[in-house]
Amino acid sequence: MAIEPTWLTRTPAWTALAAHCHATGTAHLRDLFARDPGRGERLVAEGAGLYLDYSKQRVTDETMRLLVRLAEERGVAARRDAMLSGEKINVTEGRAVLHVALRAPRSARILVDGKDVVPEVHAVLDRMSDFAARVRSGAWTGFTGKRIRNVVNVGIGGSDLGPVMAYEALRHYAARDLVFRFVSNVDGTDLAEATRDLDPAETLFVVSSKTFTTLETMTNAASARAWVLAALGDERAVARHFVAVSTNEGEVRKFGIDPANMFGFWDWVGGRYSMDSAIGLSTMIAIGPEGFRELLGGFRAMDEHFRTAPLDRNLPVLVGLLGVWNTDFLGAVTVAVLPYDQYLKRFPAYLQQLTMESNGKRVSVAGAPIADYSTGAIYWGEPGTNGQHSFYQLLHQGTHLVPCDFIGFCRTLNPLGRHHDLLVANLLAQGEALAFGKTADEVRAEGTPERLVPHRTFPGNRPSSTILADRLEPATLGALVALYEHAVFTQGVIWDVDSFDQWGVELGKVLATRIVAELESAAEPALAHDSSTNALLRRYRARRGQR
Ligand SMILES: O=P(O)(O)OC[C@H]1O[C@](O)(CO)[C@@H](O)[C@@H]1O
Repeated sequence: MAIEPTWLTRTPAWTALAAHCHATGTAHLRDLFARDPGRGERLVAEGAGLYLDYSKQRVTDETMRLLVRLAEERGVAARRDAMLSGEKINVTEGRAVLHVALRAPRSARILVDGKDVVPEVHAVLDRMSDFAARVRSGAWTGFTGKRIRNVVNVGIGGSDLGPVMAYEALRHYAARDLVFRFVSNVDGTDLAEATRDLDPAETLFVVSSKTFTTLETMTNAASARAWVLAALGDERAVARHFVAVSTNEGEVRKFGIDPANMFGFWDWVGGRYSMDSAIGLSTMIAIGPEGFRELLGGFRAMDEHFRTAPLDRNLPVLVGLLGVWNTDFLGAVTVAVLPYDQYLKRFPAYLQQLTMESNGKRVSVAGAPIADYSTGAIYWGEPGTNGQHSFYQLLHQGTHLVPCDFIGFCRTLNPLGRHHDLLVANLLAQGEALAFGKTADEVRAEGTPERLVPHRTFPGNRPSSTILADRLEPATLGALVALYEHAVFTQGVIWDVDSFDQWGVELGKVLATRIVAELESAAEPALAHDSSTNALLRRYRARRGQR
């Protein structure tokens, strides 16, 4: 039976937006600002310590009114409330979506299948706090009695990107007498380089995997265990040097980790939404239980804002809607995330999983093909100012439209002469240059030879948002992550996709399992792949040398 497609593009708000885009789409930001001097102070919103300036997006008040109408028509508020109340909105996996419960206060009550999950969340947080405090104080020692000096998180995807991003982002607050490493790639180089200079007797591995079956993580964890045992020579060392973060107690036991050293979470936490669950154990060891609770407080503040602010002043809703506008009406394919803060260097990588694994979908919630609109954009980015000396050329003068999210802070954590003013000057200059450009006449007026005028002209009208916060603190990071989590949710509702499954990663995993057997078989395997895969596989077998 054919499944009814989503007629999103025929809804009144979408149709009105399409007509509005057709009528005003060519308006230049230069003119929009010239005609409307209050624009830069009006097209802004504030919440949970973040200030969002979207006045340099290619929108007018009418665009925003229609986008908000789209959100209303699509039932964003009702879907949000369904998520917050524990409804099973991840329909393809039959699961609730309750990362908000991970930061709910002790007094909250959130039911899943009639059971309040908040007490369990706080029980795990309390156990994590106790463990983190013991590692930090030296009370938790390695098998030989030596103090733990190194913490290695072993995980991949949501079990790595959140922890490594948060560690880098909050490094300023991290214990200076502990070394943190993150191993994710099944490439043995990752583990080898991460452990090369470490003493196994002083090293704690946090094996983080929701399923505890992920090939990369299990392979790395097994090799890490072999590395520890080779040095310490006693199986009992595993209990002092390995802890697990998982939803799968059976697999944790099988691996040999004492469930007493396991920190659980639940199937209603998606991997890419899990950095504030027990998956954040390495973060908590780094910044301490207090710091972790501040981080949760930031998440919670943005959750509250998302739950209560009117749609037209609701930061996640606005960020989500602007993404829909840029993708579906202005035809942008990507979004550049440009943090002007070195501590946020892994933030673009973190956002890639959050956004693209969530909304990189081509069928609707009901399973109908999405034929006449685009869903999740491609996210990428680098910290400013490094990106300026690399790919900004294309942002300013290339043929593609790349909306940018600039992220900056009013106060630096490392005051050093003029550095911070120079950094922020660059952030502001880039947004200004992208929006307003430089006309051919302006270039000529500088005495530029005519043949160089086209090369030195900047078209402008390139949209960006700027997110400004006071200082990068644990709570700021929580608010920032929750902002994007809920923006992704908003877009998923508009596009009618299940933002919480990830079936697209399965096929490659299955094929790899088959190919591993073919690579490892002693006898020449009978190959039944396509001619390209067969030839590559044979070449690899012939040339890999002795193992
Ligand atoms: O935590 P796990 O179960 O090891 O999974 C790791 C990652 O693998 C995925 O399932 C698919 O890449 C991600 O969604 C998840 O974050």
